Amino acid sequence: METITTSLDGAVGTITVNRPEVRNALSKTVLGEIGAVLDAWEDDASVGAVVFTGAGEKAFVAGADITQLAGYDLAYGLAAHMQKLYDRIEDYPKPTIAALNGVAMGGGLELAMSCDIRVAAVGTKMGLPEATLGVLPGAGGTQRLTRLVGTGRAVEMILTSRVLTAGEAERYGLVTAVVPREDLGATAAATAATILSKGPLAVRLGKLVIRQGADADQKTGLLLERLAQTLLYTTEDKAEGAAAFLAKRPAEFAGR
Ligand SMILES: CCCCCCCCCCCCC[C@H](O)CC(=O)SCCNC(=O)CCNC(=O)[C@H](O)C(C)(C)COP(=O)(O)OP(=O)(O)OC[C@H]1O[C@@H](n2cnc3c(N)ncnc32)[C@H](O)[C@@H]1OP(=O)(O)O
Repeated sequence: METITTSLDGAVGTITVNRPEVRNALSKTVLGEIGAVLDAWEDDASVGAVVFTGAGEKAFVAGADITQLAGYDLAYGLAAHMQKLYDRIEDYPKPTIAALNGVAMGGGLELAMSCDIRVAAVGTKMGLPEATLGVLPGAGGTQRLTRLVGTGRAVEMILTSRVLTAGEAERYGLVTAVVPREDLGATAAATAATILSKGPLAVRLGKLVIRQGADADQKTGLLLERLAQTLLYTTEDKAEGAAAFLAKRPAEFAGR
């Protein structure tokens, strides 16, 4: 694997996004490699749960790789790839836990929200800053954030690109625990082990019933998000948003 590493500790498998030089930004290669591991582990009875985390201490995942925006097709391709992977993680037949070791932004927070449970290290931050780039969260964030924190807080976060501290995220219910960095891995593993000690059928059905029930109208919302994104990814503002980030300057949006 070029961009991720994996490890197994008993029945708990861990996938680590390993591009610390770009704050673990998600390229098509990362998405493909995560999908391949999920394929292998889905039918492996020795793997009972999956933990996602990031390499290094600065970032869990900084979002989609903004440099991979050469053109609409590539960007849209990355979007479709990411959307399919996150929908898959949400419906994965084994418990999934995001261990936020560092900042989780955009598609990185969307990855974490596709997991069943999120735990964060003290000092981590998280948000959906896509509007700063001239676009919207396009990998489920508009729907999953709303279901986790409520419409009012989700609208404020997405329209202002506000970044939450770990404490705020816990108060919002976006993460279930904030622990010292040195305890993060053990906390995620212990949570997974506790779940795996329960009735396997109850766990498998419970995860699906709770999430599908809560998300009954999520499919419509995801369709609306993707329609909006399709529009936004053809705009000059999208190109300006990416160019401004890479040039480390404020974007000058034209509104078209
Ligand atoms: C118009 C843009 C559209 C974006 C992507 C489109 C893809 C197709 C759609 C996919 C589906 C939607 C997915 C999702 O909804 C959309 C996104 O995820 S968009 C990206 C959202 N994320 C961000 O905007 C975060 C950007 N990064 C930061 O704010 C900061 O880097 C940080 C994460 C807060 C960390 O800050 P620092 O620790 O100070 O580190 P630096 O800023 O100095 O960065 C170090 C180094 O890493 C590079 N880098 C960081 N983030 C990204 C990234 N997301 N993509 C590519 N590269 C990234 C940064 O440029 C630095 O590089 P260097 O200057 O050292 O060469």
